[in-house]
Order: sequence, then C-alpha cells, then structure tokens
Amino acid sequence: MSKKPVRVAVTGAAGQIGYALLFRIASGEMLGKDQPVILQLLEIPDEKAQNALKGVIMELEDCAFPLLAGIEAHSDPLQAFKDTDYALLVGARPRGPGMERADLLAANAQIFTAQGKALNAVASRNVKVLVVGNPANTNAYIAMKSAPDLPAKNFTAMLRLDHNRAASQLAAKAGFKVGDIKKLTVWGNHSPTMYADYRFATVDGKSVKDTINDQDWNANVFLPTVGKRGAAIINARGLSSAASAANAAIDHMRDWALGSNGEWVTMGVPSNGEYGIPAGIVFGFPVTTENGEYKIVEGLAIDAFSQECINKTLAELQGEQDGVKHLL
Ligand SMILES: NC(=O)C1=CN([C@@H]2O[C@H](COP(=O)(O)OP(=O)(O)OC[C@H]3O[C@@H](n4cnc5c(N)ncnc54)[C@H](O)[C@@H]3O)[C@@H](O)[C@H]2O)C=CC1
Ligand SMILES: O=C([O-])CC(=O)C(=O)O
Repeated sequence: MSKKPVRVAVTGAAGQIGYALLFRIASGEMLGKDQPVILQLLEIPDEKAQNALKGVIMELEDCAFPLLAGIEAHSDPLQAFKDTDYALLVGARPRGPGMERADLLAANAQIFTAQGKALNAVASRNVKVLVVGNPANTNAYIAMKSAPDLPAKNFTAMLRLDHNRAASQLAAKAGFKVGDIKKLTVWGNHSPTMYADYRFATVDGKSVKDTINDQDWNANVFLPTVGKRGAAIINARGLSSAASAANAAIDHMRDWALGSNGEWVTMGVPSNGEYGIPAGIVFGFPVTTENGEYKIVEGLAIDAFSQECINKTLAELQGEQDGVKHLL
C-alpha cells in the first residue's frame, strides 16, 4: 500500500537554493523513493518573485514526478506552513562579496520571528524545521524562541555543508574516498569560527588524524579553508553557494527523517548543556539519528586546542544572540 503524502514547506522557493532543492525533494531523494510529498512553497508577496515561483512550479509539473502529490504556491507563511511535517527555511537575503554572514542578521532576523510564529500557529506539532537562511544558527534560535508551543528540539540549523566540505578536504589531502570517512564533525556556528574536528574520524577503522599527522596543516590550512569556503565560492561565482547548499539540506533532512545508521552527522541543534554549551544555543554538534530523532554524541574528550576553538565559536554565537534579544 502506498504511503500517505507528507507536507514539505520550502521558503525562498524561487531563489537559487530553491531551484537546486525542490526537484530533488520531489524525486524522493530527501524522504525516500516510496514517500509521496506535497510541496508548500513560500515566496515574498512581490510580483516578480511570485511569477518566478510560477515558472518553477511549471517545471516541477513538467518533470511528472510520480511522488509529487501536490504543489501549492503561497505568499503568507500561515498558509505555507499549514499542517507541514517538514519546513526548510531557505528564504532570506544572501551575502555578497566582503560581507560576513552575521552582517545579514539585521536584514534577515525579522523573517524568522514571523516564520517561527507562523509555524507555532499552524504547523504539525512534530514539524522538523531546518534553517538554511543566514546566519543560520541564530535564525534557527530566533524561530525556535518565536514558537514556544513547539518542542525546541524540532528547530535545527544547517551545518551539513561545512561537514561535507570538511570531508572533501580531508579526502583530497590524504587520498581517502570521501564516503569512507566516519566520525567527522563540525562544532559551533556556521561561520568562519566553526571548528571542523577530525580527531575522532576514521577511514576503514584507521585514525584520520594519525594518518595525516600534521597539526600545522590542521590549524593553518584545513580550518581556514573549510571556514572560508563560502566566501571563496562567492568570490569565484559572484553568488553564494547554491547546489552544494541544497545538497546539504537534502542530506540533513534525509538523515534526520530516515536515520544515519549509526553514523555521525553534523546538525546545528539547541544545546541541552552538552560540552558546556549553554542550554538553548543552536550549536553544531556530532549527532546520530534514528526513528526521526537526533541524539548528540556525548562523552568525547575535548583537548586544549579544541576547547579554544569551541570557546571562540560559542562567544560569537552568544554575541549574535545578544544582538537579537529585542526581537524575542
Ligand atoms: N546554512 C548554509 O550552509 C547556507 C546558507 N545560505 C543562505 O541561504 C539563503 C538563501 O540563499 P539563496 O537561495 O542563494 O538566495 P536567493 O536570493 O537566490 O533566494 C532567496 C529567496 O528567498 C526569498 N525570500 C526572501 N525573504 C523571504 C521571506 N520572508 N519568505 C519567503 N521567501 C523569502 C527571495 O524572494 C528569494 O527568491 C541566504 O541567506 C544564504 O546566505 C546559502 C548557502 C549555504
Ligand atoms: O557563504 C555564504 O554566504 C553562503 C553560505 O553560507 C555558504 O556557502 O556556506
């Protein structure tokens, strides 16, 4: 018997990431090849954006995806989020050359108070929310705080692109196959302060750290490369990453919904005090996922270098959080 369709809301649906994301959701890459989906798409109430959204919907129709059980176009989050089981909050202003993601806070923060309130009012009580719009951790925090009737754990931020970037850099450095790297994580904020940590990573059971054995490369090449990869892409393309961001969003939601089979993945999730991160801060952690729930990997040793990196990214997040107090 075929499964009942689930409702997937995507904001910023006519933007760059939306264009790389929707077709993959509709083809079953996110929630499984047996799971029908109804897409509930949100764009701003602006003629150009709504027209662009119409064009994207025409293309979705023209793909004749067997799993696509319905498509709705909206300009009001209260309609777009009605009964939604999954919400991918992509719609927000991207940065341009010379900006940091935190510079977007003033432009984007209000989007996430309004959308958090709308989710609170009309979404499924089990909705799984992924915030992609930057600065993603703080926007997820804002949405979570604006939705007091929904469980805080349902609000997550995207650190998966950083995780995937880190895996790719390690594979290139040591000649690993990227898919063979296990137990990698990225701690903290989706910003250059993130701490990509391969101390626990293995390939075929062998330590990645011991194989590479180069702390100078870790501190002075690997971390800055992963941390500043978004800016490098903006400099090269003139636009921020889109296909790789959409891919990471698919990875994040797929693993959350369908399970990571015991493997570690990185998600930005509200802390419950793990590793000394104050409760409520949306922080990149290693997690495993099963039965639609994520669980932070606990008990990992944090050495002095790692603690310094974690303190730095935490301090940045606390600064961002202070800056949005007035909105909450
Ligand atoms: N967390 C991550 O790893 C990454 C995050 N991003 C962020 O994702 C966001 C979207 O990026 P792009 O798709 O490249 O931008 P874009 O400018 O191409 O598309 C954004 C779309 O969102 C729409 N939008 C704006 N406000 C909205 C609202 N209140 N409700 C619904 N839609 C709204 C716009 O009309 C536009 O069509 C940016 O903030 C970008 O910085 C991008 C890459 C990676
Ligand atoms: O760098 C940006 O502004 C877009 C982004 O978040 C990324 O590519 O990681």
